[in-house]
This record gives sequence, C-alpha cells and structure tokens, in this order.
Amino acid sequence: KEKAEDTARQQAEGDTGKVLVAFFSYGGNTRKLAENAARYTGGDLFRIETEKSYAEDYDTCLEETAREMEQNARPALTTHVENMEEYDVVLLGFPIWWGSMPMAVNTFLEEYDFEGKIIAPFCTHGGSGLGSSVTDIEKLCPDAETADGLAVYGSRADQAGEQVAEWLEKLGLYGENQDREEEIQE
Ligand SMILES: Cc1cc2nc3c(=O)[nH]c(=O)nc-3n(C[C@H](O)[C@H](O)[C@H](O)COP(=O)(O)O)c2cc1C
Repeated sequence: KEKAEDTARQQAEGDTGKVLVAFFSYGGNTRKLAENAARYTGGDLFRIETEKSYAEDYDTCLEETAREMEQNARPALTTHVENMEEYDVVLLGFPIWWGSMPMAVNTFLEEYDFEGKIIAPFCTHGGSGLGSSVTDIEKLCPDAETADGLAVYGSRADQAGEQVAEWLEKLGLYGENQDREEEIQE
C-alpha cells in the first residue's frame, strides 16, 4: 500500500520539486495541519519523534520542556529521513513551545544538510504566532532559504484546511492534482 501511495505522490509532483512535510506534534494539532499539507502538495509525510516521551500532564510537560529550553537540549530522535537529498522543499511543522519550536526540531535541523533547500515553517500555537521560530531556523540553517511561515491557533487546527491550502498556493506548492474540493467546499 505504501508503495502505491509513493507512486501517486511522485505523479502529483509539480515543477517545484519534491516536497517533504516534516512535523513534530505533542497533542495532535500540528499533525492535522501536516496531514493537510501533505495531501495538498503530494509531499511525503514525516513525523519527528523523540526517544523520550513528554508527560501527558500539561503542567509536567511545561516543566520538562522548560528545562530543555534552559539547557539548550537536543533530545534524541527515533525517526530519520533516509533520503533528505531528494527533497527540494521541506514544510516544517511544530507547536510553539516557550515562544519557539520544540528542542526536538533543533535536533532535526542539525541532523541534515539543508543547503539550497527551501524550508517553509508552519506552526500551531496558543497566541504567540510563530514567535522566534523563524529566526531560530535561520540561525540553524543559514544555507537554506526560509519561506513565509504559517501560524494557526491550536484550537483552529481542525478547521484550518483552507488556510493551509491558501498558504501553499502563495508558495506555489499547491498541487494541481489534489482534490481540494472534497476538503474545502465553499
Ligand atoms: C510545553 C508547551 C509550551 C507551550 N508554549 C507556548 C507558547 O510559548 N506560546 C503559545 O502560543 N503556545 C504555547 N503552547 C501551546 C501550543 O503551542 C499549542 O497548544 C499547539 O497547538 C500544540 O500543538 P500540538 O497539539 O501539535 O502539540 C505550549 C504548549 C506546550 C505543551
């Protein structure tokens, strides 16, 4: 089944090159955006996962992640992109944690060579918007081109299909062969 999906994705690729949709999500909000983005671009979906699991309890998770921020930690990842050199565009999704991206996204960005690639960030958040994430990405990946980012309120993640589609259209990444009508009817 996966092979067939891969082929369909390859056929859906436009002139913009091959797209990877890499995302980190703790509560599932960002995952919804990522799934839409993969569907609309025909890109490959990749979930950034950490060795450690963050506490389900929100306050405990806040404490854990605050400590990571203080220590400028690089949590180890259990998932890896085998063929990063094949991608021209990386749509990078994450929740805003403490005003920027989770430290696991830093680990991800340091693992690969993004030279010549376009990184288009998207996030879900509780009010911060993209925070300092874009600047942080640019610092970690000075050889990549950073495209305009998308910020969606976490509470709106379920209804963000159209926002995601419009963002991708602006970036010229919206796939012609995707059946947007099914998802977003006026
Ligand atoms: C540890 C932690 C820190 C957070 N820090 C912020 C923040 O600084 N600013 C903000 O707007 N939202 C913050 N949030 C809210 C999340 O960004 C928001 O709920 C997001 O949609 C979660 O995405 P997810 O379900 O994909 O994990 C934080 C959430 C958590 C769990």
